[in-house]
Amino acid sequence: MPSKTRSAKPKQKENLESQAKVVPTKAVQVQSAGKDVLAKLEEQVQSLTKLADDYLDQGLLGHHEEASQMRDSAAKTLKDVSSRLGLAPDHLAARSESAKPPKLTPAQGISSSSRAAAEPKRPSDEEPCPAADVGAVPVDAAARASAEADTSANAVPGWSQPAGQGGSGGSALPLPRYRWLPQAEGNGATLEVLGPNSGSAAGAATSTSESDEPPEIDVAERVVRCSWHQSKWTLTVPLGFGADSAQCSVVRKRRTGLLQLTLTPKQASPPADQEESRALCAKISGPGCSWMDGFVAGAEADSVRSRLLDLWRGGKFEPGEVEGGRKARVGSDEYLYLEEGDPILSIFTRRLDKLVLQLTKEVPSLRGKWLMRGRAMAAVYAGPGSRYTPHFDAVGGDNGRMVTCILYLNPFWRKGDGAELQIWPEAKTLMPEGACLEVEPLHGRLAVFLCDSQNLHEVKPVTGDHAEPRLAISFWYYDSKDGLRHREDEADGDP
Ligand SMILES: O=C(O)CCC(=O)C(=O)O
Ligand SMILES: [Fe+2]
Repeated sequence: MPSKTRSAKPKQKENLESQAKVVPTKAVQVQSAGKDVLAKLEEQVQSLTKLADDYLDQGLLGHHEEASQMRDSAAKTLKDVSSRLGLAPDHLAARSESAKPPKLTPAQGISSSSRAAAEPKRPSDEEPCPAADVGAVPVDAAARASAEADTSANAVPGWSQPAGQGGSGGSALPLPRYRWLPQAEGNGATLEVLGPNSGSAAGAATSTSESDEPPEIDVAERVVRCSWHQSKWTLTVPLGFGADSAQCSVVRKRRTGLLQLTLTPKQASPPADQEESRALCAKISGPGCSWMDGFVAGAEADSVRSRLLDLWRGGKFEPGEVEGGRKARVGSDEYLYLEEGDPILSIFTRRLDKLVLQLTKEVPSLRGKWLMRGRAMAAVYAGPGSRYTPHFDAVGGDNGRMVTCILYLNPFWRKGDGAELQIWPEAKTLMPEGACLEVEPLHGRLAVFLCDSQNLHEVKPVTGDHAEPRLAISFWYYDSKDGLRHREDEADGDP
């Protein structure tokens, strides 16, 4: 069987050759073990990233911070090991960053479906606002040309609604109305405004009445204000960017009295958020309060406001305790603790958590504290006399509250309506003393102050007969370690 012998030899050789191919060298073995280690580290980074995000979603800032630090250290080890093994973890680095908060477009909350049907241009219907009418805002030809869009106010839903028809109080008089037009992100904003006496949003064909009065328009850093002096209305709406007033423009439709404001961001705006939150940290480090305008801006602020109004009109709010009542609340507002998962809150709670996280790094008395966001409380002050008398939000750590953040949602608030937040930073008891600060409850404004046995404050009585109900959402950040200890004490029957 020579042929058999002959054929066996080459086969053996072939086996040996193929074995030689699969036997790994020492270097290959090390590399493969290294890859396993890297995969495990990568997994760790990913799960710590998720954990940190989950904590942030729940407003557990201290826990978030700890998980983030562990994530960062795992990511560093991953980087070190991979560079020692000569494997670049390009794809890993990107994953170690926290997921970004959900971003809503400026158009969110308003339907843009029917805006596509643009009206033919009617130049005679447009007129630049006389300089006296528009304050510092010049009329810009380019903006005029772009004002060809359908301006019939009933064509697109999303016009602001008066709040007054809900519970008690509120205005029976016609209010100005406004809406934000959809805009590409970073491109500024376009606001349409109808004065209190101009063609109604429900019947846009109505021509402007004699009494239609163009407002004075004032573009400040993060706020646009329209004031109708005769009818005494003011509309103040927040912008999510620093506007360049020299670049902003206004076009007025003569037929309906509709104003179209084109609001342009400042060129090379610095990362305002960071700068502003640093300034806020510095301000609240001592006694007192600070605030940020446009914390929630544009159509987002309106969506939050609409949601509160719906809940309020739906009778979901509870009356606040009257003065002398047994419970801690001594106010004549109506309030509602919002559901943790209410999607309307996710528009801005992450932004808020990040701001408060920064406070725990920069405000000396909060440094190293593990803070935790409590449930959001919406409050409505409606009708003359509605108020909340001077109080502290916490006394001697009794309820764990450390920081108060209040978001105001009142586009039609006017000086004279009352309901300002008033703070006495030097007061040590419930008796107001020393200098006092006043915060106007303007739409999109966020007020922040330290609240444990400091910053005595009140909501001044609503004074305007025709004031719109005053809306706000309060958030308290608790010391989570204290919170946990209280919980354990309660479990032991020792509250
Ligand atoms: O809404 C405000 O300005 C303050 C409300 C307040 O002090 C509270 O609810 O404890
Ligand atoms: Fe308070």
